[in-house]
Amino acid sequence: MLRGAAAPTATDEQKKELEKIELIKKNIGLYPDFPKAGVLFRDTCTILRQPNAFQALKEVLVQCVRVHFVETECIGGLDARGFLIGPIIALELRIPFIPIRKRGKLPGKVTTEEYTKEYGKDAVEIQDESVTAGAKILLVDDLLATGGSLQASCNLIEKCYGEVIGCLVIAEIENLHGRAQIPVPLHSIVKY
Ligand SMILES: O=P(O)(O)OC[C@H]1O[C@H](OP(=O)(O)OP(=O)(O)O)[C@H](O)[C@@H]1O
Ligand SMILES: Nc1ncnc2[nH]cnc12
Ligand SMILES: [Mg+2]
Repeated sequence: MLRGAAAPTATDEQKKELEKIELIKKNIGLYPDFPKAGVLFRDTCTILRQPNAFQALKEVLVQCVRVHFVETECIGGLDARGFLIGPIIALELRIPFIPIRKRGKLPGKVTTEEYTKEYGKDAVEIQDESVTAGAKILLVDDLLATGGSLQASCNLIEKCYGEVIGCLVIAEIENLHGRAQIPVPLHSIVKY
């Protein structure tokens, strides 16, 4: 440290974190009535157009895992938008990434779980061989709305004898109460 330079305080760190979160929030696109009337679509993909915002997102997510989910052994990510963040977190932490895909996309022996989300029905699948029994898995996705997608993914991991230790999302739509469906601690970066 340079003579005379003040040591960074916790407040400096917190300020930086808040600035990053503001930058992330500013870069989430809002599209009314998509994909159907009455839904305000929060487009997290728009963050990827701005490298500074994407960098901030990566740093905030990785820090969140290091602070709140220290025991994480692998990252499970949801098709499709969870794939944008899961692998970069996993790579930074040098741990495996496991894809949870929409029905019919994964080869080999798979386990399936059906669910309902904010604007329709769907099903997710996981390759059985990708989950080691007892593995401590953190699930990541871009957004929590009704919680159907993440809840189904928690069930999938359980069916394959993995242990979901938590869920991490970029954004949470609080008035849809998705958090109540999730049986593990959930952390969101931006709240609406
Ligand atoms: O909390 P929920 O009500 O389940 O909704 C949240 C999910 O909905 C969106 O995915 P979607 O399956 O629509 O599309 P994607 O393939 O673009 O990720 C979003 O990316 C979350 O995965
Ligand atoms: N309002 C919303 N915006 C973006 N993705 C979603 N997935 C479910 N609801 C959504
Ligand atoms: Mg999705």
